[in-house]
Amino acid sequence: MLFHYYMIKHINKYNDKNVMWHFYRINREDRERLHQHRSMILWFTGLSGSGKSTLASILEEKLYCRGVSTYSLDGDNIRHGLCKDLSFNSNDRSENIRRVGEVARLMVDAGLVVLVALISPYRIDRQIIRDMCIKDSFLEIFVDTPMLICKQRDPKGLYHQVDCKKIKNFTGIDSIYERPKQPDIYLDGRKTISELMNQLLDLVLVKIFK
Ligand SMILES: Nc1ncnc2c1ncn2[C@@H]1O[C@H](COP(=O)(O)OS(=O)(=O)O)[C@@H](OP(=O)(O)O)[C@H]1O
Ligand SMILES: Nc1ncnc2c1ncn2[C@@H]1O[C@H](COP(=O)(O)OP(=O)(O)O)[C@@H](O)[C@H]1O
Repeated sequence: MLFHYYMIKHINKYNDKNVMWHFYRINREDRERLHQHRSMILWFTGLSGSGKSTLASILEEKLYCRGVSTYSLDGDNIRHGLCKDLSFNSNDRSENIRRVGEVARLMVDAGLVVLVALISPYRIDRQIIRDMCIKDSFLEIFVDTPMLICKQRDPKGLYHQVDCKKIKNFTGIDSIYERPKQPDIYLDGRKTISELMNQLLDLVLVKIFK
């Protein structure tokens, strides 16, 4: 009860609209018990073409087959709806990450393992999401693929368009990508997909079923 009162005071201190937080009877821990695994964000970051979506999608399938309740939030897809008003300038990229981070946090509260695949180029934006999550419920997964390889893959022809000067502000070319200094999981994007999956799956399963 005291904790409840403290939380209301604490939250209201930061609320400028006189809106009070309402605590519900069922919380994240209850939902985690129901799902029989921990809920968390698996945040894939890396250049365009580094392999974020591919790895997130295969990982999600493997988790699903093991009975894990998942959802994926992919930059390309989210920019068709929730973030379709946003461009690729730095403010809009930060807003994109903020929105996706908030949605992912709600999904974690709902008891899910949320796979996020966003370039998320700025360290500060990724740190803000980490800070708003409870301990151990945010894993930053850095897909470190050299630009040259990303350019060779170029599955959507975007790097080609950059070369033709048809796209500006492209990450890693004329828009900055800040490499994670201490990612929770480091993936060397030069390895094969199956090598990376072997590395990734074991690490993630340990966290989810801890
Ligand atoms: N200028 C520019 N820079 C980078 N990427 C671009 C750009 N324009 C379009 N695209 C396509 O948008 C996808 C990246 O969207 P994100 O929401 O992940 O970007 S960000 O996190 O807001 O930086 C990215 O998807 P991925 O290739 O899957 O990373 C591209 O397909
Ligand atoms: N480790 C890898 N080795 C070889 N090809 C890969 C690897 N990871 C991804 N790819 C391929 O590279 C391309 C870009 O991958 P994608 O997952 O779309 O990257 P991102 O989501 O980071 O833009 C796809 O055609 C995918 O099949």
